[in-house]
Amino acid sequence: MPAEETLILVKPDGVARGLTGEILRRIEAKGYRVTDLRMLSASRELLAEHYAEHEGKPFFEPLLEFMSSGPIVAVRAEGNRVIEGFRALAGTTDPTTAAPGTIRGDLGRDWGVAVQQNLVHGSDSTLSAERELALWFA
Ligand SMILES: Nc1ncnc2c1ncn2[C@@H]1O[C@H](COP(=O)(O)OP(=O)(O)OP(=O)(O)O)[C@@H](O)[C@H]1O
Repeated sequence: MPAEETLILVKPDGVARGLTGEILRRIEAKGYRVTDLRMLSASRELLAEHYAEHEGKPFFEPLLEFMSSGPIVAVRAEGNRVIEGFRALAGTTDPTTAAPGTIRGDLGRDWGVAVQQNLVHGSDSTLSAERELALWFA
């Protein structure tokens, strides 16, 4: 059976704070394989498509603005149950309450801004992973 794949993003706050290496280290230390990697400034079109499920929510525009505020590192990673495994490594959405030991719990916090700047994104299902990998590694 081919290994499962996921899309991981180091969001602009993670890149700006110089945490890309630490985040990649945690992914690799867990035993997942990084099979592709790119740094890019995402277009509004790409971000709107990526976050289509949030369109209409109050944080949608601030989210797009935040995700456009600097470069993003997109990572293709593989391994058994990597989708679930990376989301466990990332921790819950709100970095203030994310468990210590997770990326968001150890490295993130609330900066008092409109969008939760929580360092990383990870696909949440095999369908999302397929859709998102096609978007970011077109
Ligand atoms: N209530 C909110 N207020 C502010 N920002 C939010 C809120 N909910 C979500 N966000 C932002 O939108 C992103 C996408 O929300 P989602 O609910 O998909 O969270 P997630 O699955 O934990 O994160 P991601 O999809 O980035 O891995 C969050 O990571 C966060 O940056």
